[in-house]
Amino acid sequence: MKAAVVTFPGSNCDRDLAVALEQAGAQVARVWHKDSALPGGTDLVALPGGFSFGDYLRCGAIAARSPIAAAIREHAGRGGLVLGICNGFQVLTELGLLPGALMRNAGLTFICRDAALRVVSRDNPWLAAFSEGEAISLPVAHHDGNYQIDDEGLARLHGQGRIALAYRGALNGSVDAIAAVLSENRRVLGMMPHPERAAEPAHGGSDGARLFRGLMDSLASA
Ligand SMILES: NC(=O)CC[C@H](N)C(=O)O
Repeated sequence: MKAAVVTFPGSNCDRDLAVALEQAGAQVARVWHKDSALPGGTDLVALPGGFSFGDYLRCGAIAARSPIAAAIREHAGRGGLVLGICNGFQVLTELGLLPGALMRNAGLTFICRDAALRVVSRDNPWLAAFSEGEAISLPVAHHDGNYQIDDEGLARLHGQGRIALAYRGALNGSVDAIAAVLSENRRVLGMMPHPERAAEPAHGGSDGARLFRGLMDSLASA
């Protein structure tokens, strides 16, 4: 499995994401936001967390106008896999690859802690290793993680089984406690929690490693 981790000025989780993907068995290439093409044969585009362009305008808004954006859209348009974590999720909404928006946390503070989560949908390549309704834990670290979408969009997400993860209990004000959403074809996943920060024993949690390994397994059996 060939993964391309895209780095923007201000990304700070790109190395951790590359390492977690490699540990799960992926072959990882690093892509700079000014590149105009993805490496040939890329299966997965991974957008890391961080503070791209200093979070100016809106988190992810400037990154979504990078030269690499067209190649990411094309990859998604061909049914390619795209994963956006935290700032990467924000970039995906700004690219229009996922609906809704990440607003300032309801409490107006930066939240940095382990978050209790529930696997809402496992009918996708990302969470097939988990059981439906399973309680898991992953770290969060964000000030703009408050997921909002209009009523019609929310009904569509529910109806199409596109809510991947929800917080167990209120965390940041997200509507219906949504923590991660899928595209209609389930090939694009945006998630606020950080699986790459729960990817080896020293991290104090292994649910992130399960996500990356499960992704590799579902691709191998596809
Ligand atoms: N860890 C992150 O990716 C943070 C995302 C974004 N800068 C925020 O604080 O909301």
